[in-house]
Amino acid sequence: MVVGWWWWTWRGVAVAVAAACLVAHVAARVADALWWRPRRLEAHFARQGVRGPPYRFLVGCVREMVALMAEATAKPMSPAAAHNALPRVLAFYHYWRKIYGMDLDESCSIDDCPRGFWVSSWEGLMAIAVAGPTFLIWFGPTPRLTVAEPELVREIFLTHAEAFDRYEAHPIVRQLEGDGLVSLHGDKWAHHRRVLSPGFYPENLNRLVPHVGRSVAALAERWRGMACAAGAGGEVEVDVAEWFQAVAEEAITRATFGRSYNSGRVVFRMQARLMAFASEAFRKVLVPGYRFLPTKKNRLSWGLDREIRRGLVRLIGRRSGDAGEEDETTELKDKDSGFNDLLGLMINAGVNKTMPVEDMVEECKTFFFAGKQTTTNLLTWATVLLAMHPDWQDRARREVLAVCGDAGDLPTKEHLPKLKTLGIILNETLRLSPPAVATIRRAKADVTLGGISIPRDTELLVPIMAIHHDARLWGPDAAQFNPARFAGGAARAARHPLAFIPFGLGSRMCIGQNLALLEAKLAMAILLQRFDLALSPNYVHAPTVLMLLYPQYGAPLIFRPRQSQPFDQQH
Ligand code: HEM
Repeated sequence: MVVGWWWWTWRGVAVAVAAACLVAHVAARVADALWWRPRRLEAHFARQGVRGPPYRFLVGCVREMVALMAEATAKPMSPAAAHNALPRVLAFYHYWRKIYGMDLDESCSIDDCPRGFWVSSWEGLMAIAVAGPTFLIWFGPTPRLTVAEPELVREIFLTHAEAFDRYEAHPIVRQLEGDGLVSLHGDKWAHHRRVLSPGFYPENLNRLVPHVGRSVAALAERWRGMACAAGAGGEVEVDVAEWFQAVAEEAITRATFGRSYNSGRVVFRMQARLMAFASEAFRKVLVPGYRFLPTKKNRLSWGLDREIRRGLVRLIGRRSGDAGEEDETTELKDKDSGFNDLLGLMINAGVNKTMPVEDMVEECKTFFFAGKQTTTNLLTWATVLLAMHPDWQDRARREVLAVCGDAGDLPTKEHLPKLKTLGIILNETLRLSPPAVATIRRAKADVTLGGISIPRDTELLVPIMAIHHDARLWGPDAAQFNPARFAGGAARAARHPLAFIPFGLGSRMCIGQNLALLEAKLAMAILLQRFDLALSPNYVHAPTVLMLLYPQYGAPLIFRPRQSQPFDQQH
C-alpha cells in the first residue's frame, strides 16, 4: 500500500504532540518537585507557626548557609579561650534560631506571638509551646526541620523511633563509611548489630587496655625524647590533632582485627589515605558527578578502594578458611585468647551463612570510618581543655597519680573505673565539643511531632551541640567548662536527662562508645602521669565542622615532661 504524504505529516504531528506532552509532563513534575512542593510545604509549616529562611529555587537556603558558615569561620573565637563555639560551628543554626526559633516565653499569648509570627490557630500556638526552638530550613528542595527540644528528641529516638529513618549520607561519605551498621536498615541492621555488640562489651574491650596503653606510652616516650633533645627544662610542641590519630587508629585496628593486627593495619593505612583524599574532595568539589571523572586523584582513590577490598577479602579468607592459619601476630591470641575481635565475630556468623564476605568488608570500613576520627577529636578537645584549665588538669593528675601510680606504671583495666575526675572531664568535653555536632533523621511517613504535623520525607536536624550549649537546659554557666556538673551522673547534669547525647540515643546509639571512652581515659591518664600540658602560643582557638568538630588551625600544645626516666627503662 502506498502511504500518502498526509499520513507522514499526521504521524509527525502526533509524535511531536506526544513528545511535547512528555516534555510538559516532565517539566511539570520537575517544577513541582523544585518549586511548588517546597512552597506548599512552606505554607503547611507556616500555618502551624513553623517558619524559616525562604526557599529558593533548587538551592533552598544552602547558599545562605554556606555564606554564614564562611563568615563565622573567617575569624577565630573571641575572647580567645571562650567555649561558646556554637555561633562559629553551627553558624546558620545559631543565626536563624534567633530569627525564626519558636521559643515561647510563659507570658506570651496569641496576640503577642514571638517576633511577630503569624499563627493561624490555638493548635499552632500550642505546637510552639511544645516544640521550642524549631524552625524550617531547606537543603536544596528537601525540607529540614530543626529539633532541639529534649522531649521531641525523645520522641524521635525512643518513643516513636519506628517513624524515623537514618539519613542517607553524601555519596562521597557513603563510599568511605561503607555499607555497614551506620547506613544499614531493618532486619539486616538488627542482625549485624546483634553479631557485633559482644565485641564492644566492657569485659571484652578491657583486654585491649595493655595494647592501647603501650601504644600511648610509646608516643609519650617519643615526645619526651623530643623535649629532652631541646635541652634543659625542655619541652615539645605537638599538634595533638595529628598525633592522636595514631592512638585511635591503633585501638580500632586492634578491636577490629585482633590477632590479625598486622594485616589489618596495612588495610587500614590504605583506608586512612582514602579518607584523606575524600576529605579533600569534600572540601573542594561540589560539582555533581565529579567523583566519577577519571582525574588523577579519583583514579588513585578507586585503586585504593580496590586494594582495600582485596586486602580484606584475603584476610577474611585466611581467617575463615582453615583454623591452621593464625596470621602473623600471636600477641592477642596468646595472652588474651578470650578476646572477641569484630572480624572474628563476623566470621563466626558467616560460618552459619548469616554474613557474607562482602558484608564483612563493608563493616570493617565502617568501623574505621566511624571509630577513628571521632575518638581522635575527643582526645584532642579533652587535651586542649585541660591545657586551658590548669586547675582541672592538676585535679585530674592528682587522681591519676593516686590511683595508677606514676609514669613507671601503665594504668590497668582495674584503675580506669576509679578515675572519676577524668570521667567527668571527658563528659564535659563531649558536652562542649561533641565530635558529632548534629544528626539527621527522615520521616518515613506523615507523623505528628510535638503537635506539629510533619509530612513524609521531611528531614529532622537534631543539633546535638546546640542542645549541649542551651542555657535553658544547662543553666547560666552553659558556656563555661565546669566538669563538676557531671558529678551526680550524666542523666542529672542538666535540667533534662536527655540534654546530653554525644553518642546519640536509642537503638541506633553509638556502638563504639565504650571503646572511645576507654581509649580516651587511658590515653589521658598516661599523658597526665608524664607531662604538664599548656597551650602553645601558636594555638588559635577555632572549633569548626567538616563532618566532625575539629580545630580549624590544628591543636599545637606544649608538653613538659614530669619524669626524667624514659619509658623503655622502666620495663
Ligand atoms: C568520641 C567518639 C565517638 C562519638 C562522639 C560517636 C558518636 C556517634 C553518634 C552520635 C552516633 C549516632 C548517630 C545517629 O544516631 O545518627 C554514632 C553511631 C555509631 N558509631 Fe560512634 N561515636 C564515637 C566513637 C565510635 C567508635 C570508636 C566506633 C567504633 C567502631 C563507633 C562506631 C559507630 C557505629 C558503627 C555507629 C552506628 C550504630 C548503628 O547505627 O547501629 N563510634 N556514633
